Amino acid sequence: MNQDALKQIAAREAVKFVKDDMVVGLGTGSTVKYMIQALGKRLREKNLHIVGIPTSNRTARRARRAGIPIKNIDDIDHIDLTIDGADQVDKNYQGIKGGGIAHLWEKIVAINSTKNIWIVDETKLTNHLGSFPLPLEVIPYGSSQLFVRLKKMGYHPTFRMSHGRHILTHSRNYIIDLNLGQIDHPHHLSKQLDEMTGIVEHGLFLDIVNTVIVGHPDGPEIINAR
Ligand SMILES: O=C[C@H](O)[C@H](O)[C@H](O)COP(=O)(O)O
Repeated sequence: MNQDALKQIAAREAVKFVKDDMVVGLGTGSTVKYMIQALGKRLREKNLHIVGIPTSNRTARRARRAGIPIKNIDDIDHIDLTIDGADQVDKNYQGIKGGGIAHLWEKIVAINSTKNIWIVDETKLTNHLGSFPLPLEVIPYGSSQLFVRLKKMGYHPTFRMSHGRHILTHSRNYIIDLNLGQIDHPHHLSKQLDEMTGIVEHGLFLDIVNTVIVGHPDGPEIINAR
């Protein structure tokens, strides 16, 4: 079974957690794309009324197309549940996100949500984080100096580029990916990156997810992480 089919298995299971009147954070990415389609269908079939809080312009467009009413995060007073994808999830249910450059908005929505669900295909599960590059959203001003510092620290940084130009995030910042191989101490690294001037947000999502839904060929697995 291909990865897309596994993503759909996880995505379809996740929307069952959405109930009437909820405010629902909508993550970003290819797995979330399937979730949004399934959620639109569920709202129509069950006549549910919810409000979606998108974590990217891409997601906002997809939600509108699927018939999901959306609001801006600053126009609501709480988020009941957020459903998002992840790039890697380790055995302690810590994750890397931001492969699709959305991790800043995603983290803002996640930390303001009562409950967070991640939907992943089984290939995203790993013993240790780090084989997937860790994205940093950085302020353009001084980013080359920051890059040199990260290089000296042995973090093997690369700017995320497209056609010779910096990729810009929703907040018009740059992305630096750290090619770390294996992250032995995610909390230590998270704290270190939090303290570095010029880094707006990194893609380590620690102690955030409550439920991980994994797409396997024989069906979804629901894991209570915390
Ligand atoms: O920036 C993107 C997000 O963090 C995504 O949730 C993550 O990259 C997973 O995306 P996908 O479902 O496309 O693998």
